[in-house]
Amino acid sequence: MVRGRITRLAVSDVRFPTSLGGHGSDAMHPDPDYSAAYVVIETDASDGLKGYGLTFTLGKGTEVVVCAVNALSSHVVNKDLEEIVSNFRGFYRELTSDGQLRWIGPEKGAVHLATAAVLNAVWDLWAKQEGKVMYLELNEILQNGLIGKKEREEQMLKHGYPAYTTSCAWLGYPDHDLPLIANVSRFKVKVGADLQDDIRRCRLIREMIGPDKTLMLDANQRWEVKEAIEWVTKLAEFKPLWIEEPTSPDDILGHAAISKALVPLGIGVATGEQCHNRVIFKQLLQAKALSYLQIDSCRLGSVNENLSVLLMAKKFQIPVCPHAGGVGLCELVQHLIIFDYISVSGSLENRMCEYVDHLHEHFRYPVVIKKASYVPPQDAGYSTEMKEDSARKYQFPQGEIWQKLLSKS
Ligand SMILES: C[C@H](O)[C@@H](O)[C@@H](O)[C@H](O)C(=O)O
Ligand SMILES: [Mg+2]
Repeated sequence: MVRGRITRLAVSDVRFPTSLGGHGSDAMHPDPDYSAAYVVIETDASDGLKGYGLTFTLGKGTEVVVCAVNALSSHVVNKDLEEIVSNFRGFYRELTSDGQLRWIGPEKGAVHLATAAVLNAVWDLWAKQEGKVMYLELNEILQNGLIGKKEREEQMLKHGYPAYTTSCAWLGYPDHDLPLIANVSRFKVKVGADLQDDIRRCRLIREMIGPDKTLMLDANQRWEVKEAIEWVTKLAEFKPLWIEEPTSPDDILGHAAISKALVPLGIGVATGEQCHNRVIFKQLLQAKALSYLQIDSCRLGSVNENLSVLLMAKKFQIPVCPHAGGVGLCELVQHLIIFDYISVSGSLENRMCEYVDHLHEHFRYPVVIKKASYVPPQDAGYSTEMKEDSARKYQFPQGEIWQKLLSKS
């Protein structure tokens, strides 16, 4: 039973100093501090349950998203949860169509990241009140009676959802530090800053993993369209499955041109982590601009908008391979992709979910990876909750970790 009126929405700026270890670095973001605008909502219900939500940021600018969350909070505080979930579509539109706030979006940029953080908290609270794990809650919502659903659910519980890792080759890692994770057979390598360096690193990694394992490349938007085609052609000998974010995430026709040019080389285009809303995804799909679609649990407007993208991907028969990593992205997106398998796509062909081995220790219900697969989560909610101690210590700038770091600089 859904219950309670939302009485409080608190948001904090939590930053982890990952740039100190080069974690998360790529051709365009050499020194990210993985961070989150972290939202906690409370109700007046006697159960004491809270909803936790976040969106992922890279350090500076988290304060902007925090402001945007505060600007949205008047749409949330004092609402009955029942009122929200009984017309979730209306509530989503209320948040994204505020007649003044939409000017600084609409449905993109800081204000949309803020929408994701707020809605992620609402979904977490709702699932907790129902005592359900998010992906099972979603299955129930989409009562479509697909044949084989039960078997797929059992298969997930037994074998998990296949993962790939990016932690093996952040751009800022020295060669001798490239950690290969046992059992993993799919790896992603950052490229795009220097061609000779890319050739050397790709060769090294291909030699380490052997000819049969899957290798993906990620340029984080570094190139122009022509440059992307030329550069990737020179890396084709390493047999990458895809090139991710070859150019600006807004350049739909550019992605289409790159996709077309790379077909003879057997390399697909993947994108989505900075695709700011479902409309761009729709156009990418219509323009045949991508072969792998990468949803992001914290950039799109939470579960609501991700659902529409999963359904579009199904219609266009494009495999969804979510972006994860960052802070909490693995924790959240596992629900969406396991749900996708059980109730939407029904297939694991050409599908895998990114896994990045950082910061899970700060979450109360961290992801569990076994034999290179995501083990379906078991706890009620959306796995969004950070450990209180972590959220406090890493709060920027007053938390003790930042006080220490800032006093040294
Ligand atoms: C700055 C970040 O670490 C990105 O490099 C990262 O999200 C990346 O694009 C990825 O695909 O995991
Ligand atoms: Mg990427």
